Amino acid sequence: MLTQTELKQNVAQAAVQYVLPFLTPETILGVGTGSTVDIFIDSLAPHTSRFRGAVSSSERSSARMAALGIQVFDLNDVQAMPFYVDGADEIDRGLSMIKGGGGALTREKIVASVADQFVCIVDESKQVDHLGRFPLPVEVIPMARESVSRQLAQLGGKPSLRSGIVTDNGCQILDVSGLSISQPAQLESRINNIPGVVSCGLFAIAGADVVLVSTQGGVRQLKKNAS
Ligand SMILES: O=C[C@H](O)[C@H](O)[C@H](O)COP(=O)(O)O
Repeated sequence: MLTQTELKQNVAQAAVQYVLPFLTPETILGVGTGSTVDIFIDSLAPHTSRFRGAVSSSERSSARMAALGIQVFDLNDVQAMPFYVDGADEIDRGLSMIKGGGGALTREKIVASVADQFVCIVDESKQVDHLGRFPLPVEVIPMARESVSRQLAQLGGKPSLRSGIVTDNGCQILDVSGLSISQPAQLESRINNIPGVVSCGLFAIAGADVVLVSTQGGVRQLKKNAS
């Protein structure tokens, strides 16, 4: 029986093998945030001669990449990326995700929007039939914390301030439990439109293009619209 760490190691290595054939000395990769991505960064580091560098979705990943010799670029200096590789807290069959357990959701959504392909790397515990058991992270401008909370409550959610956390953008996170997420893209749009919301952790309007799922039987690859 593989442990969750071993499952993460397997999917991180599979992601490296997935991107490796496409890398050129000019390639810049998009790199996400989290414990699975940490292992992906470690697995990517021996291949630094095969690509130019990466754009990161967090100070945490930037520091890890810099320490391992991966050149980190500012997104403003990059026009295209073939891949954005990141984990997820939940992913459904339509490849919509909940992200932001590590608080990096806004930068993740920004960097992912520039990449051609979102490659989601998860272990099988993250696969769900319906999103929403994992509380939905919503990044908010601090002065709007209470007004946004009231509007989220009107949507049926129970917002809870993530204590002791200031995001890389100087904002706060509300973790919203109890939401019924039957239409993820519509809910994403609705929450994004609440004044004071920086972004919400639903990645459904633009979900993953490919998901690599680490299981006890190996790493499986699922593609958007493949079934
Ligand atoms: O903000 C964090 C990200 O959305 C992560 O991708 C997500 O929380 C999954 O992280 P982990 O790989 O540690 O489960």
